[in-house]
Amino acid sequence: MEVPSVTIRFGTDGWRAVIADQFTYHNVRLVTQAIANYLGEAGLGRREVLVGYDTRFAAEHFAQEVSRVLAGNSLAVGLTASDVPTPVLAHAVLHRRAAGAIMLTASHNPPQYLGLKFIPEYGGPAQSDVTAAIEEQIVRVQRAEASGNMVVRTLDLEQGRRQGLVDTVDPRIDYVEHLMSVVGTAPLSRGVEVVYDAMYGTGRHYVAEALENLGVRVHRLHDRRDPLFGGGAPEPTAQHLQELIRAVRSRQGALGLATDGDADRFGVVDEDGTYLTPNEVLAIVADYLLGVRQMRGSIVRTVATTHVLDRLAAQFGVTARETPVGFKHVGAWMRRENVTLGGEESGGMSIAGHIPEKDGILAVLLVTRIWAEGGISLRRRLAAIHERVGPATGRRVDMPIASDEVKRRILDHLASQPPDRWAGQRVDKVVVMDGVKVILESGAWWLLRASGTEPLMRLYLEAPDAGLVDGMEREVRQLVARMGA
Ligand SMILES: O=P(O)(O)OC[C@H]1O[C@H](O)[C@H](O)[C@@H](O)[C@@H]1O
Repeated sequence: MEVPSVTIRFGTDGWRAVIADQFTYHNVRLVTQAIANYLGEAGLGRREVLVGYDTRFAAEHFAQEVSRVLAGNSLAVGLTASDVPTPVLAHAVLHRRAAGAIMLTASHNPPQYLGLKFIPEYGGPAQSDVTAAIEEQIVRVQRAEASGNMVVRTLDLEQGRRQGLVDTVDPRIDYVEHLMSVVGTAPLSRGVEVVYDAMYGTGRHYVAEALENLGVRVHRLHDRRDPLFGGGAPEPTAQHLQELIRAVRSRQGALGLATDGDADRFGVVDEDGTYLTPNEVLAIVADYLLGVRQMRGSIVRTVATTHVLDRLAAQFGVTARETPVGFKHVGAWMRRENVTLGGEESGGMSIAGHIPEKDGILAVLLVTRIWAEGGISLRRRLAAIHERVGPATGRRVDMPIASDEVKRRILDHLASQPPDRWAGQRVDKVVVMDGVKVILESGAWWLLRASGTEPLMRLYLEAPDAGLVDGMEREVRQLVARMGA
């Protein structure tokens, strides 16, 4: 039997590939057939399956193709009326008690990419057991196809509609109603202004209108569909938000907000034009939820995320938890217990009462409320937090290392011979959860891990002062160079 020539991995956050290379109609049909088989075997074949898509090139056509295959397998399909953020589709899965959803998105990747992810019935990122089962089905479908069997069943969309199998759904109203109940519906004081950068993505139908309903004056940037994302990538990092930063500086007194291509990540620029890292934003939101709203659920963060969250948790007497990188691990805790805030360094956040999936729309609305009600800049808020729980300066360095062998060698070395001292300090603890994390006696730490989405190793560092961050980074770079990278 022939071995499938294309490896389709559902690993970190769905399957992502370059359009017309591996992301083809053919492969999307195969993957959808595999998901239909999975749903059948999981006993979920009688419930509706939702299909949504972001603003990427041809995403709506791929979504139609997905719908044709689902209908061909006699599954009831709810195809969204227009492009939709990932968190909105995740909410719709819960709200409509669907069997799950298929989302066509490559999130913040460059324009040549598209992707497909499956959102299970619990309305959050698929856990490894689900993605493993789908990957197994993909291999089966590929093998059957290689042996000449017709494995993919499709139905014409119009025929599907006539048969009542395919419906158009608009999840917007239910989501917005729910979102406002979490963020708070009380109008903000007059004169609050923000600049919102939709990054040509799906957030453009949601954020500005929700803010306007709270009485905020919104200046919009890039709020139309552009599958080329203006020549960049829809990733809300400082590098990609330069126009937003300039717009905030020129306006004096407005806050800058952004969401990524499928609006599950956030970006925030303070009123003076300073970009705040997601770690800083998470600290501000955690402090507000614990301090002002007096929420008492745990704080969950990934191993790469700021420890300021742990210190805030300790101050307010709630549990802090650490997970591997990936919001699926945070989401798993949100389904298990009352979590005040779940967050990750790459720009993911959700809170108690909301979906177990990261939501950039929620994040930027909450930050606007915190900023407007507090009446001080976000940086001053952060400085006050640091005064209470101790200062922290963080940095992430992406090191292009393609070879899996080299990555493994470096991490194996660190795990098997952990250092006793680093940057002149005693090593207090080594955590081997996702990569290797070294925590020093002062509480400063660094983590080196292999990215699950790019051919990189990521180094994350945090210390009370920038000098120590520099010192730790220098020694890690020396080690990496010694290990042949
Ligand atoms: O493994 P990395 O490349 O660091 O990527 C990690 C990120 O991947 C995806 O975007 C997931 O949705 C995030 O939850 C995760 O933080």
